[in-house]
Amino acid sequence: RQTGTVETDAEKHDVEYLTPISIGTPPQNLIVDFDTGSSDLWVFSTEMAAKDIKGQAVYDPNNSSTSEKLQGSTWQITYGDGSSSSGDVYLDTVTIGNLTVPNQAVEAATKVSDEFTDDANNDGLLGLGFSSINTVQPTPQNTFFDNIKNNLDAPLFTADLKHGAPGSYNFGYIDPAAYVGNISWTPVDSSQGFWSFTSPGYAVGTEAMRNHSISGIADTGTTLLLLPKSVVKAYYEEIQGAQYDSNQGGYVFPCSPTPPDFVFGVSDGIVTVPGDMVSYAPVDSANQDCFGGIQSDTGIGFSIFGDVALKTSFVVFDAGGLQLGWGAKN
Ligand SMILES: CSC[C@H](NC(=O)[C@H](Cc1ccccc1)NC(=O)N1CCOCC1)C(=O)N[C@@H](CC1CCCCC1)[C@@H](O)C(=O)OC(C)C
Repeated sequence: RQTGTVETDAEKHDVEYLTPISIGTPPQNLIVDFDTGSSDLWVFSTEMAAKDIKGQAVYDPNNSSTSEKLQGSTWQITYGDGSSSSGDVYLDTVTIGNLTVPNQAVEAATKVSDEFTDDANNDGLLGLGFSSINTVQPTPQNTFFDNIKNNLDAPLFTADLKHGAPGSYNFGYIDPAAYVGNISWTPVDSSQGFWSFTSPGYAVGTEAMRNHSISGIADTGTTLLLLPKSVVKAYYEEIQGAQYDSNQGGYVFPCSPTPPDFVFGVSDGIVTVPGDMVSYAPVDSANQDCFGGIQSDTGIGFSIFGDVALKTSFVVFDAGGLQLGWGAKN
């Protein structure tokens, strides 16, 4: 049995968190976005048109003595923000930290949408959702975590994302030094392939908790905290000058004073998103108005507890117990 850990770095404004992995023999080093909201491991590759690659590192299966083409297999994925990619599939050795899966399905991109081409620092995605939503056809493939979880001390991984600082993903163990107090556990419904749970209620600032349950997913690949329209409206009503700005595509408010905290329940516990985390980023160089880290989940079908929520906590993704654990950071 084994455990592993790898550092993840916050990009500007914590817009995404990028983590190094290596693929093939000899190892090819790429930096990818670990995404609990999807279940494909795909990377920029030498099979792409040169015009679609702008600074990213690429996987070259022909340069790996351990790559083996999964004949006839293809993949195609479209994400919540409309970005997309597609390609073919190889089996190859993938290493994260000190953990290695010898025959991991590595989805080599042949095409990516402009959003990926324009994100120079991101070489691909490593899905940490449930393998039931892997897009490989004709036979869906397992995620890295699914392939290794039975060799881990415990079938779980943890996300310790930070604000503007390196954090870590751990595999197979819960680091007692990473949190204080007790972890609040809540059951996961994996039927849609996501780490989905229901929060029993929320509060704005210091007011009393409202019994308004919120069902959503813990998604490391989504930047913001996307909640029901009614909750978002109740929150921004408490901020002088807050308004929905159609140009920015969301709620915008004066960067100071610091807005109220947003608190949501997790079974018997609570998670507090500090007001200064809700001021996601200035909308202009004048730094007067800030784009909100809390926005509406309209059109998605469920709420998304993205990085704005996750980086407040030490979060345990427990596939053994099918539960999520939220701990207060140390
Ligand atoms: C409504 S869900 C939107 C979500 N995307 C996001 O949250 C993107 C992530 C990103 C970061 C940097 C550069 C490019 C994109 N950020 C975003 O839309 N932002 C606009 C608002 O300001 C903050 C940044 C999303 O599509 N998440 C994907 C993973 C994501 C990773 C980065 C590349 C693009 C794909 C995934 O988690 C997903 O689709 O989840 C489903 C279940 C909604």
